[in-house]
Amino acid sequence: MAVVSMAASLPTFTSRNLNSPSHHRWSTLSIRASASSTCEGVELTEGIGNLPKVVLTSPHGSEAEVYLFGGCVTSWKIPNGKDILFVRPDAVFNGQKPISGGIPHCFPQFGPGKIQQHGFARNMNWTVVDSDNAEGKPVVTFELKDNTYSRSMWDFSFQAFLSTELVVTNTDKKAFSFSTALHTYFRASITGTAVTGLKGCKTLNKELDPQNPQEGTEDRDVVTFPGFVDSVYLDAPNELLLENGLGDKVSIKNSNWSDAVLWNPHTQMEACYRDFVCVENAKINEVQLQPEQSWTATQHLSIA
Ligand SMILES: O=P(O)(O)OC[C@H]1O[C@@H](O)[C@H](O)[C@@H](O)[C@@H]1O
Repeated sequence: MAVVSMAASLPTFTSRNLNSPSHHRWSTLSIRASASSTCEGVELTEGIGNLPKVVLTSPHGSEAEVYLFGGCVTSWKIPNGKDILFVRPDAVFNGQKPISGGIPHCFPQFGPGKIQQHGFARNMNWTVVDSDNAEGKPVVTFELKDNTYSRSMWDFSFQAFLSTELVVTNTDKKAFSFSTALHTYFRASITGTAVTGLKGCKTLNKELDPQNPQEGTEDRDVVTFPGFVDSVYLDAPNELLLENGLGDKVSIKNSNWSDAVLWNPHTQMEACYRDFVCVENAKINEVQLQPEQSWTATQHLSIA
């Protein structure tokens, strides 16, 4: 049996730093017979395309929503009502194709690679298995179990949790390896968008040939997006700063997401490229897990 699970917590998205998380309460709402009971501030409801989603609200005015399909965080509204995340206008909510936007979970492969680009966790239904409100800090946990679909591509048993903390556990009897990413889409005005913190990183530039990226080194203090950008940054620092061109500075902190990816498709997506940027936390070089071993990585977004 394979299990992927994740825990999403609104304080993770709103805390100013890791040591002083905002405290939020969840509102209880039991929705469907199949749903686990949830805490105050956690509402399981129907989203676009009748797909189930969890809405997290805090008394301080922030709100996040997570679709069970793909465990995709599609919205994070800060108290002034601005949504910091972006969902592409061509995103489909039909339970067939991955949702293009928000924070999708790429697992067990970031890609390109042997199986479908970005793995299968983006296009499977996750389940709400738990919610908690310890000391005012609400957490909701989602789980994904293997089925014949995942087994047909990747014949392993595993477990993962997201908070946005992703915990992958090998529950199989044989070792496996994987790569993974949080393929986060941020709302942006691309001409004013800048990412700081990547100077000195080794880069794998996928612009010319995604299958054979060009190796290089980032020499800029501030990366901007005047054209097509698709690059992996190896051994990235545990904090990046995104200025989204809309007046917001987003701090992207992480632990154990060793790498980063910047992507903007430029005119390949004429309809929307001006409105978003992907700044992704990634683990590009494969992690190997022996049976019963786990791997954990966390992402903390806050307005700087
Ligand atoms: O799968 P999506 O959401 O359409 O995103 C595709 C893009 O995802 C990025 O993470 C990759 O670096 C790009 O190479 C790729 O084109």
